[in-house]
Amino acid sequence: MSKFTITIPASSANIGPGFDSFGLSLGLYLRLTVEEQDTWEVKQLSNLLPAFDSYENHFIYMIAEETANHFNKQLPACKLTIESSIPLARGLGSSASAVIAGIELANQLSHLDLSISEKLQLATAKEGHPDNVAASIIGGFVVTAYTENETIHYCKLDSLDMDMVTFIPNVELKTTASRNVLPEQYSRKQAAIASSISNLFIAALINKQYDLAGEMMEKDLFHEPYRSSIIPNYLAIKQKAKQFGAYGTVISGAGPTMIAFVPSGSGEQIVGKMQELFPSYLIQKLEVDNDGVQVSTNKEVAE
Ligand SMILES: Nc1ncnc2c1ncn2[C@@H]1O[C@H](COP(=O)(O)OP(=O)(O)O)[C@@H](O)[C@H]1O
Ligand SMILES: N[C@@H](CCOP(=O)(O)O)C(=O)O
Repeated sequence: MSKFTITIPASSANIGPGFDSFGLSLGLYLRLTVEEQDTWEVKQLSNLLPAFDSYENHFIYMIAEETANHFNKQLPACKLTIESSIPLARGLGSSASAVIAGIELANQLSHLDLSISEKLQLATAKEGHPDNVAASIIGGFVVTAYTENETIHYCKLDSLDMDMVTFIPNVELKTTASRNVLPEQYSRKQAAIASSISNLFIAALINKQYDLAGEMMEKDLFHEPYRSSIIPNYLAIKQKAKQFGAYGTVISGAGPTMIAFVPSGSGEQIVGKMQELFPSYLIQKLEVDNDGVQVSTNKEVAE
């Protein structure tokens, strides 16, 4: 009977103008230790994980079972020990990480031999948008293009020479609720302007013109204008972070967390100053995870 570990990073989606398209993988992790045995058993070691009554109703088990069935395979029983440092419903991709956990669990236990593209396709179908799942599967900053019923195209950017600071409030905001405030349609003029902002943001990032990237990051027209009123301290966090040197600060995913891109080496200092102003927040400099989902049979896994 084998024993292995699946580690999935958190993610921050949208990054301003890349609604449902940009994702950044961050160094908070959901980790499953899997031991094959004759019966199912699920043990959760972290208080950040949602309660469950039986293994059959556990979200990760359900995704794994569904994935194995999709390929007409049985899912062998195992003991799952689950730990997580990803807060729930904060805009850091906890649901995407759980979806990937289920898919990777089926991939390993039922020997599905899934490619990155297949995992991305399956995970997007579950999550409804590819941005978080792409970042958590692939790692780094990932740009996706998704047209329903078509293959998802993606591109991973080279490493960003910046620090990332997250501002996590002590309140939840479900992604579905935060998507409900968005308009169904945009005019051609709105779409053209919003796309041009997004295009220039990516071009500036690739050119390492981080001041320009920060400016464009904060000019999103696809989702931030509609969500700003449901995100606590939206303007205050943006303004203060800018004052302390951030390139740009945006809503992380659907919120309520916000994320700032700041000059390399200044992350800790900005955390200190912002924490004084927003004492109820968990403010952290987070590493970018460049590896995405990892399966390991030894003890060398990310902290
Ligand atoms: N590790 C997990 N195990 C089971 N369910 C999870 C896990 N992580 C997230 N979820 C489910 O996803 C929900 C949060 O998803 P969502 O509202 O999309 O927020 P986000 O993905 O931004 O954290 C949780 O309330 C829970 O139902
Ligand atoms: N593009 C999605 C991203 C949701 O991310 P999450 O981390 O809040 O689940 C959106 O903006 O709704």
